[in-house]
Amino acid sequence: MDETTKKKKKTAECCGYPISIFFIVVNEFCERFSYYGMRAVLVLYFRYFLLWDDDLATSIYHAFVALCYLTPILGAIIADSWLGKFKTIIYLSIVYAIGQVTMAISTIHDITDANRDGTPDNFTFHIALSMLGLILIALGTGGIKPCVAAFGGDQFQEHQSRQLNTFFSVFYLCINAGSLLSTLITPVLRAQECGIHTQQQCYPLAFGVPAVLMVISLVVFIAGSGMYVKTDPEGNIMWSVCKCIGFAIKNRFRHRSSSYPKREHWMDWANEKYDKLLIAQIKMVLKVLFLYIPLPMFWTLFDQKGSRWTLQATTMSGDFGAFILQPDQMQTVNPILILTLVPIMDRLIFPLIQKCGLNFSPLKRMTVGMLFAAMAFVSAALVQIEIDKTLPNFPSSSESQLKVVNTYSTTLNVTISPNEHLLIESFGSSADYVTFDHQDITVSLNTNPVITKAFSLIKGGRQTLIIPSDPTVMYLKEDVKSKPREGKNAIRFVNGYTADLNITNLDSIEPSATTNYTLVNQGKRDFVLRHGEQWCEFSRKFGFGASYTFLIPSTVFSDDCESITEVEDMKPNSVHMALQIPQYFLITTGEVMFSVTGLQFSYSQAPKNMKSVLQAGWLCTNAVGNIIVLIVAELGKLPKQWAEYLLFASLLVAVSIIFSIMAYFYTYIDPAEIEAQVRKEQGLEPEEMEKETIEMEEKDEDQKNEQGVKQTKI
Ligand SMILES: CC(C)C[C@H](NC(=O)[C@@H](N)CC(C)C)C(=O)O
Repeated sequence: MDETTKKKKKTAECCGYPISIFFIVVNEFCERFSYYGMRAVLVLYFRYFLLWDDDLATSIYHAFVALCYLTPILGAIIADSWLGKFKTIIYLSIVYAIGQVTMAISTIHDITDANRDGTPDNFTFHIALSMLGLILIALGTGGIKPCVAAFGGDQFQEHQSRQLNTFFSVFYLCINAGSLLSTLITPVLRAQECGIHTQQQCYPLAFGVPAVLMVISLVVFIAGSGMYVKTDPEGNIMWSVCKCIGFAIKNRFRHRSSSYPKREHWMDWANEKYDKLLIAQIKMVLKVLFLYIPLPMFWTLFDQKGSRWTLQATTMSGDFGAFILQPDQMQTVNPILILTLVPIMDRLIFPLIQKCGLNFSPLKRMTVGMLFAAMAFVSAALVQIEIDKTLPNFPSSSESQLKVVNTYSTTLNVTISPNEHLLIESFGSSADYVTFDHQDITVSLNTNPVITKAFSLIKGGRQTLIIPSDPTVMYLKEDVKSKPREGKNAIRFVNGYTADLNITNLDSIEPSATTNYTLVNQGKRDFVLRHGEQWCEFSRKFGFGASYTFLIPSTVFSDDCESITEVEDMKPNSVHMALQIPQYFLITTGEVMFSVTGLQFSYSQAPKNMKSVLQAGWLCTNAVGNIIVLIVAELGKLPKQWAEYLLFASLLVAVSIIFSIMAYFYTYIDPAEIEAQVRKEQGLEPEEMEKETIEMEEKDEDQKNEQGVKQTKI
């Protein structure tokens, strides 16, 4: 069908649904697979392929995500003003697929690995290529996002309003099915080894599969081509909207004297120059955009699943018996719950509420969704309070903490000035850290002769005083002062053996020295200790988030590693990750009520020619929410994490009250009906009217030049 045709064609139907939406939901599934699959391994690619530090990797990642939710505006303007949704989706999907392919190519280390050592030789090449890829992806994914949902909505005829609502739910299910599958699959692909010259983690496969899915998404969308209802853009609508609003403001200002009668709406001040239909459409859009102002707060809480909640999970135990859940895998609970909750809400809860005679309108649903998100944060705060009870007492910024480890041959009486006395047996340690509010200390050992040494402790730090076999060379070693990242365990070894030792995956340690911390995953780990021909094997089962110092005695080889002692610097996590399920359940219930409804609402309240624009406005609330998270993270946190959770919950409750008041004054509209009414008032047939709108636009500039702005006194 020609895009210039403005009438909807009768579409082929199956069970009351247009067949064309099948292609749209499959397209969305593949696209979301592609997007979330790539996102799942992106930070690891930055960190371990490009070798960026944690901060740079996280910042670029968040900047990319924010860009993905800002580009919808661009896509919507292109679609509604220039190309139409169909062509915009095709062109921007091509850009998107090129971006994904570029990204996948940038991860092939062999391209620049001339010396074949497994790492790229020209990082600039890989960084430039991946940044180009990410920009194209952000442009593509963000650009098509408002168009696909709106284009799906366009496929329905007026009598299919019930099916239209179901479509948005199915659409949301596809988003989450695609993202769930890809977040499970791409990390597995990344963990494979591949390469031409050397075998490395297989990033090309982890990024390549999302690229293939994006190509499939495009092919599926094109395959449905002949069946779509395609609505044409009506000239440069965004430009007309801006000019019309500008004129209304200017004209209102010119007629600010009280001698001019008031008008019903400030946009009515554009009546002198602009078409009534355009003004009516702008009023509809502005009304909805005004309602969106408080909404970013929901996303501010929602998007902390990926940051604060994942960090919270790193201080919890993920041992579910039959399987082990890593802290970041906990996030998959959200799409899993979406897949179950959307049908339950749609088929059971909402119809039940309706049967009870309650009017659960879209804006009421969104308010309740916000309250659920607030409750999720209260639940997160309660979990945090439980976790805090089990966390070590870390030093404040003005305090220093010290522990003593004795690898001397006998028990020692250790005096730390002025009045700390510790009795520490051989190959043992002080029971816990001693906290000091000053940094300079003097340590005396009851050896013969007495050994005394002065030390300066690190402010805000945790350290261990290692007393080796020769106590005169006792020294301080810095300890971890927060839970090890990703729920891993931090371990180190003190060599009490008389010669150098080699330990699996660690550098060789000199006698009396202590290794730096190494991070090990949960589960049973084996270490082989070696000196020349002698060796022994040492096994240890680890939980989540603990820290240990292993003391190796001089008898290590004669007793087959049995005599290695363990000092627990930090206890393993004991609060179970299952306690996060209620907060995930609450936030996901909130998401179904808020986000799925918001998607439908944005479509249903938008005039025909501004559907993508309003979808983009809706997505922008998400971008602003993400920016608020970044600002809050920069401004620093409250001293207690649970207090920060409660603060966010209270803010969202306050915002939801404001939103409910705004919603109370909002009257739902049927844009098509209003448009028809305006046309009728103007005595125009629909098509004549549209023609006139375009003509008016074309004449607009000439009129301005020829006769200036018409000054009508009302
Ligand atoms: C509506 C959106 C701003 C985001 C939407 N996300 C979801 O549906 C999440 N439940 C997915 C999950 C994997 C984070 C999207 O379109 O991606």
